[in-house]
Order: sequence, then C-alpha cells, then structure tokens
Amino acid sequence: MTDAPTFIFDFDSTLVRIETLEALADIALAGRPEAEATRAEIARLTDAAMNGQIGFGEALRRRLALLPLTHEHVQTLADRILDEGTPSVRRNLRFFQDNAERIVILSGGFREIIAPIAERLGVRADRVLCNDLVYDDEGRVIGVDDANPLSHADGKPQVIQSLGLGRPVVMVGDGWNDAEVKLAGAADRFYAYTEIVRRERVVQVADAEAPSMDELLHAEGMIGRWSFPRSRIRMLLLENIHPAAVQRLEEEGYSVQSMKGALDEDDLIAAIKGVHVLGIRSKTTVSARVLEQADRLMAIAAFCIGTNQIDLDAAADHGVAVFNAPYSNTRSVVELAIGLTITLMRDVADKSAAMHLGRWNKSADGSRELRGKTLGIVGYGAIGSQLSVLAEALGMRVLFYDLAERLALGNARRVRRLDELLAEADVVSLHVDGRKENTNIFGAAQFAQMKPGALLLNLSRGHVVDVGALAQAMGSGRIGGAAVDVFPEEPRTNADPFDSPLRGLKNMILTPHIGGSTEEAQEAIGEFAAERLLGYLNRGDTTFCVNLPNVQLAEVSGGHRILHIHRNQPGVMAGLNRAIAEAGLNILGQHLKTDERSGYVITDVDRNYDPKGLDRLREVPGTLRLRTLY
Ligand SMILES: NC(=O)c1ccc[n+]([C@@H]2O[C@H](COP(=O)([O-])OP(=O)(O)OC[C@H]3O[C@@H](n4cnc5c(N)ncnc54)[C@H](O)[C@@H]3O)[C@@H](O)[C@H]2O)c1
Ligand SMILES: O=C(O)CC[C@@H](O)C(=O)O
Repeated sequence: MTDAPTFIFDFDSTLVRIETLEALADIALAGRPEAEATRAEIARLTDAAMNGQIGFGEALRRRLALLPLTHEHVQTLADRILDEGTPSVRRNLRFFQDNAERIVILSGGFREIIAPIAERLGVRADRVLCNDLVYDDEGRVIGVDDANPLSHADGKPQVIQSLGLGRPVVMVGDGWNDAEVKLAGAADRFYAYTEIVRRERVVQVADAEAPSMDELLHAEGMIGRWSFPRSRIRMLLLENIHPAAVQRLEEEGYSVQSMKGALDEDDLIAAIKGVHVLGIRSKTTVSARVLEQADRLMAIAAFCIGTNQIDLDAAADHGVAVFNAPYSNTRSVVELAIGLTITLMRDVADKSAAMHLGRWNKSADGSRELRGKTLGIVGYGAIGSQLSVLAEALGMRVLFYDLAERLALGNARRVRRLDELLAEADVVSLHVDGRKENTNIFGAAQFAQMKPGALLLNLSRGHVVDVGALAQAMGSGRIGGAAVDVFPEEPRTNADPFDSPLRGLKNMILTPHIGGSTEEAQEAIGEFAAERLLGYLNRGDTTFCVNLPNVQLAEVSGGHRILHIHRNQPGVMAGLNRAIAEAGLNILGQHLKTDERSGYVITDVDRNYDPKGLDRLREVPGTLRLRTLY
C-alpha cells in the first residue's frame, strides 16, 4: 500500500459516538410524554436505514417528521458535539490534522453538527459533504435541501464519483450507505467501522472491519508513523479484578481478557504468551521462569498493595514495569483490624458459633473493652499508621515498632525494640511488608515475649507468622486469641480447599484474605492501577512503578517518544545518543533516570525519520526494551 489514499469518513457512529437524530430527539423532546416512544422509533428507522432495509432519503425524512426540531435544538447539540468524539478518533487527532488534504467527511447528517468536529480535525469546510437543514422564519426545521443528492438514496456514491478524487479511495463508515460507496465502485476499499456499532450486514460486504482508528491506520500501512492499534495490545487480568478497571482500559481501546481465579506457574506460562500487560492480585506468583517465557510482556499491575508475589528484579531485567495500588485499600484493612480486635476481646466469634449450635452462654468472663488497652503495631507504614489514629480515637494507647524512621502520629509512641513492644502490648497487630526477610519473624520466641493472654492480629502476609508456633501458643493459652487473614498457603480460587494448623482453635478468627476486599477498595484499586497502566502505555509515565526509576511525563506532543529501558551500566547513554544521531533523529527533549539496577531514558524526537533507524537503538549494549509512542 504505497499510494497515499484519500480517506472518506462517515460522521455518525464513526467520527462521533452518537446518531445525530437520536441526540436531537433527546434535546427536542426532553420532558415530553412521547419522548421515549418517539426516540425508539427514530432509533429503529436509523437502524433500518443503516442496515440497508429502507432507503436513506426515506428514513431521513420520516425521522425529521417525528421531531419538533428548531434551530435552537440543533445549536444545543452543535455546542457539545466536541465532547462526543469517538475515543480512538480523539486519540488520533494528529493523523487527521496532518492528512487533512486527503480527508473528506461524507455524511447524511447536518452541517451545523459536523462543522465543529471538522474544524477540530483540521478538515476544510469544502471537504465536508453533508446535508443542510431548511428552517422557516421562526427557526423551525421544515426539512432538508432536496437538491442535495445526500438527502436521497444512493447519494454517497454519486457525490464521491462527481468529485473525481485521487485514487485509491478508502471509505470508512458503519452503515449500509457507506458500503454502497464501495459497491458502486466509487471507493477502492471499504472498512466497516465498528467502534460504536457493529452491523453484520455491513461487515459482510466490507473489505475489512476496523474496530478503531488505530486498526484502520495500521491496516492502511500508517503504522510507525501515526498510530499503533491499541486493540492489538492484549491485557490479561486474573483474580477477579474490578470491572471499573476493565471498563477504563477498554475505553482506551485495549483488548482486555479477564479471569476469576489465579493461575499456577505452568498455566500462567501457557497463558502469558502474546500478552502485553498482566493484571493480578495477591495469589498469582510471577516468577523469573514466568517472565522468561513472557514474549510480549511490557507491564504488570498488582491490583493490590503487596508485590511480594512478583519477582521484581527479574521483571526489571526484562524491562517489564510493575505497578501496584499502594493506598487504595488501606482504610479497609484498618477497619477490619479494629473490628477483629473488638471481636476477639469480646469472644464474639466463639459465642456466635456456639449459638448456631444451640448453646446460650451469657457471661462477661474474659470480655474486655478496647478503651485503655495497649495496641502494639509492628510495621508503621500506610496501614499501621492509619490504624494508630483510629485506635487512639477509640481510647487505646498505641506503641509501634518499625525498621524505618516513621513519624509517630497523635500520641503514639515509638519503641526501638520489638521485645519492648511485645512486653507491653495487650494486642499486637502485624502490618509489615511482604519482603522475604520477614518470613517467620513471628514465631515461638516472639509469642513467649508477649503478655500472657495477649491477642495477635496478622493482616499483612502469611509468611510473616510461623503458624505452627502460633497454634501451639494458642493451645498453651499463651496467646489469648488471634485473628489471621493471610496464610503461607492460600487457595488459588474459591473452589480450592483451605487447610491450616490454625483451624478449629478457640478464639481464633480466620478470614480468607479479605482485609482489602471491600467494594470501595476494589473499585478504587481498579481505577488507580488502570490509570498507572494507561500512564505507562500511553505516555511512558512510570510514576508509582515499583521496579523501574519513576519518571512523570506529559502526553507526547509534536513528536514521537522513544522509551529506552536499559541495564544501569557504563556507556549506555553515550551509545544511545550516538545511535540516535546515526539514525538521523532530531532530539526535542530527553530525560534520564536511573536506579541501582536499571536506567530509563525518554527521548522525544521529530517525527520525520526512517523508522528502520530505530533498530540501531535496539542494538545499544545494555538495552532491555525499546518502545515508541506516537
Ligand atoms: N490483608 C489484606 O487484604 C491486605 C491488604 C492490604 C495490604 N496488606 C499487607 O499489609 C502490609 C502492610 O501494608 P502497607 O501498605 O502498610 O505497607 P507499607 O510498605 O506502607 O508499610 C510497611 C511497613 O513495615 C515496615 N517493616 C517492614 N519489615 C519490618 C519488620 N521486620 N519490622 C518492623 N517493621 C517492618 C516498613 O518499614 C514499613 O514502614 C503489607 O504486607 C501488605 O501486603 C494486606
Ligand atoms: O486483594 C488481594 O488479593 C490482596 C489484598 C492485599 O493483600 C494487598 O496486598 O493489597
């Protein structure tokens, strides 16, 4: 496809995501009792015309006759039409602006509505071929200009033929009247445009289906110049990730596949082939072996706080960026920790279980208030410190122990040694991160240092507590009660069985890793992690990336952006800039950020270069990944 084509774009449900007459019906009939029925009839007629079941001219006139349209209604829609641009058209604005001379907008719609979009796309008014509404003196719509072929059946092919456009001509639209342009020989290729609506009959006669502008430009050989089809970027989301994330990622044009449960290593290796982005929660282990086999992987999103399930160094060594949602479920965990503490102090779980077995045991023995008790928080990060504030508000004294320097909130008191905390606390709550070194940091020795009858909460990570030792300490009465939400071995799906030495113990509350499982938290995580992924994929932004240097970036404007991830070793920048010069790229701006392991260079360049030159950049020693954004 070397000859530059002339592109002809339909308007409704192609350049914009609306059908004009349905949107006008909403405006003109607002508040009227017949609104719903009339709108439905208009939609039916639109569909019949777009499927080729009735002629376009007839459908146009019948729909107009149903509406008490005025100039004011039309202007109302025109004023907000820029908000209705089709998503993939919006993100390919530059293609339109740079190719305006070979773009025609061809529509049975109305000039007032199309004009603002044409102007935004940079398409000149004389290249907008459409209908003109006719108004009476009072500004009421009384019809369309009958002399315009576009107000009749077969109008589109006639108009195109009369223009004598340079060939090849590429017609792009969602309706039968667009297909007719190709069927009548007035276009060389016809793409059924299905981003907004997909009509089987239209797709059947098309040369190809274009589910987005990206796909169209890719199919027309524009790749490497204007756009890469986002729909070809495959995302695999495991572990029941919130629909808000799926919706956000799909809205941006990416192909998303979701699965409910986690996958084991072998299944993940099989599933990850061809996947560009992996989304997981806490149950999927992304090992070095998985990363070795991931042939397309660019990014991983942990839709949770913990990232201990991912081999972060191996990911960095493959140039795979890892993101998480570090604060979105903090509050949910804190609320559960408070609730569990009260439940343990009042022996609620066992009393409730006994009631279910028909036993009534009204007694105050061993039941205590929170007020005045000492809470010892181990790990005073996002969760630990928020728990501190809420616990003090309930009248508890708070002590905390953390490896890092942490500011004490409220009246909380920092202790320098764990044994000090254990000796004083009535309740010990673990909120350390999931690093490997934290394996079994709570075992027989720590339980022996706790006050007799003290309570233990673990809502951090399963490997932090030696559960065998905890079971023994509970059995001996050393620990008065415990609430455990996380386990060294957790079932991958709800259908898998759960086992643990902690099962069946008195005043032992077991919950299935639900500290962060609230609707609020899951939605917030979904949105947050999806935005991090979009920032990275669309702009190269690595803010909140946990394994590569963080660089905050604006949209690419006026050029192309080359993203280069490399091993942090001497000579990479010199080699890269030499390769950039040899490839004939003109640098508009450049950032470099490194950490101990990796470097990340972002170079914005002028668009006029030979894409083959980029191969030189890939060959620079130390390169882990090269990606271009348009
Ligand atoms: N149960 C759930 O559903 C759930 C939900 C969210 C988070 N989490 C887990 O909760 C934990 C805390 O999360 P966060 O967001 O507060 O993490 P964070 O990184 O903000 O805080 C962890 C704190 O622990 C400290 N720390 C690490 N090891 C320590 C040690 N051995 N002794 C003392 N302090 C130590 C760190 O310095 C840090 O201040 C993480 O393990 C996370 O994965 C669990
Ligand atoms: O939702 C999950 O699977 C994990 C929740 C929690 O452990 C986290 O790390 O945020």
